[in-house]
Amino acid sequence: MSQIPQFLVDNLPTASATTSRPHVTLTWAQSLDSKIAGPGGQRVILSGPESMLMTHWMRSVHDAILIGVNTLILDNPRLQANLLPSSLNLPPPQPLILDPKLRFPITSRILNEWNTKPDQRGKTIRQPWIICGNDVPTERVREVEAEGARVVLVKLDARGHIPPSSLPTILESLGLRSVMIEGGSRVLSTFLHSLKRDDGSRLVDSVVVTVAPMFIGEGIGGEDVGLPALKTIHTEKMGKDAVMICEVE
Ligand SMILES: NC(=O)c1ccc[n+]([C@@H]2O[C@H](COP(=O)([O-])OP(=O)(O)OC[C@H]3O[C@@H](n4cnc5c(N)ncnc54)[C@H](O)[C@@H]3O)[C@@H](O)[C@H]2O)c1
Ligand SMILES: Nc1nc(=O)c(N)c(NC[C@H](O)[C@H](O)[C@H](O)COP(=O)(O)O)[nH]1
Repeated sequence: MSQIPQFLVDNLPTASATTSRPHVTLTWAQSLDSKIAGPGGQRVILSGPESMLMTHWMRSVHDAILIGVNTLILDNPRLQANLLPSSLNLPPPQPLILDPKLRFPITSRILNEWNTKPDQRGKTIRQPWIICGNDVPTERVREVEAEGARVVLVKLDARGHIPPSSLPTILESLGLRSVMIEGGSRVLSTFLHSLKRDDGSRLVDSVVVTVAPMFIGEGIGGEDVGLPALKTIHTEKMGKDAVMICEVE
């Protein structure tokens, strides 16, 4: 797959997004028993090679890729698009971490690679940007910034979360036109339960789910209630997996 899969171009309208109206995509990979990770949050490889490559194409068409701090701690991901042909010189997405209390581990791979591979900056690595509560002590903010990350302070909601409804405004202030929210379970859940942006318009534009033909059993996911109805826009078979693109109704 040396080109972006056509079904993404046709059904994921990120190219027309603007900073004043950023496109929000929620995406995850799940098992047939609706799990996204194993016991204790252990990472499970659900996607086959074809759908994993598709995920990296999706990363490349969004300005930013966002995860919750637990996923950062548990998976220590790279959040790059390094499965794509390097000859295409596609810019990597901007990593954003939702981290209300600024627990960000300074040993994390995204920061370590930013600090140790300056020749890769702008080609495959971007500075990690951490979105945290405006009540985090200044010393802690300075400590994390001194290690090389950018810290963005925002007002938290009553649950101590970054309010999902305010994410588009945060993206606009950062000059980002689109975001791919890749998990984990709690972040996906709060975004699916929050239907509107602060301006009253729809919050989530696209939901892209990879369904892998396997069972995880004990694990993370599959217990949420009160989720909104989805409308299927497109389903694509990718290797062993099915990839569904939906809209929130
Ligand atoms: N299969 C997949 O596609 C996939 C993708 C990503 C993560 N995962 C898995 O998900 C698991 C982690 O999920 P999780 O639920 O423990 O953590 P998470 O990654 O969803 O992070 C949750 C934390 O984010 C913070 N947060 C800030 N704003 C928030 C908001 N609006 N809503 C919710 N949380 C907010 C809170 O501090 C919260 O504790 C890991 O096991 C990881 O492997 C799977
Ligand atoms: N599409 C997808 N298929 C999977 O089978 C799986 N386990 C994830 N999980 C997503 C989660 O965000 C991981 O943390 C990153 O996928 C880590 O991968 P990278 O180091 O960034 O390539 N995502």
